[in-house]
Amino acid sequence: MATEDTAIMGVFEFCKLLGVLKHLDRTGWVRKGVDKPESVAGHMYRMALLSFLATTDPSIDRNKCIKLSLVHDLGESIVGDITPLDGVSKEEKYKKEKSAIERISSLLPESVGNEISQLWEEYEKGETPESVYVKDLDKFDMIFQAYEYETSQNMDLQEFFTSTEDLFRTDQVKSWVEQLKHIRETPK
Ligand SMILES: Nc1nc2c(ncn2[C@H]2C[C@H](O)[C@@H](COP(=O)(O)O)O2)c(=O)[nH]1
Ligand SMILES: [Mn+2]
Repeated sequence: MATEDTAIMGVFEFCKLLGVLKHLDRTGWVRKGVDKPESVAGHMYRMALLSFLATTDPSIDRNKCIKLSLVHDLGESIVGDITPLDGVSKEEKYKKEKSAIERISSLLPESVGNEISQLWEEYEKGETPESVYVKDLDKFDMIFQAYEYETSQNMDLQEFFTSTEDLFRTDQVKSWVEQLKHIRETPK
């Protein structure tokens, strides 16, 4: 197969994996019996737009946050959406997802593949202001989605608030969390 055809087939394989994420229900909601649970892609979509349009901290590189949001769960297209309740150690989850990210990176031109791997590692390490912020968005998107399901499907999803209690690190997202909890606890 000509080099150009191989490159195009790599893009097509990448497209297929992105298609998996568009229809991969987030396990946490499936476990709780949520009707029509959001997809992993939908989760990353809201995080990316919050990074782009709702981030007010001038010291945060929004473009980097958009990229981190869109890359952080890419590996789930191959390994699935593993929850903290599935009995998979953090080390094992990291190894599985790292292998998946390496596979995904290999489908695309080297410079792009390297960027995906570097972004994923930056998110996992959580040592840069952008990765700390996007990890906050990861948890905030989840509790906001939990609140949306509680109100639209009359459910109790307290465990998602409990499991993220005190894990938020940025002032901006902490203020969002406090406001969300206030709304949630105010009688309708
Ligand atoms: N049932 C629960 N599921 C949870 C909890 N915390 C996270 N999760 C789920 C949400 C996702 O499906 C998955 C991990 O999401 P990432 O975006 O971190 O890959 O785990 C919980 O407290 N209960
Ligand atoms: Mn996530």
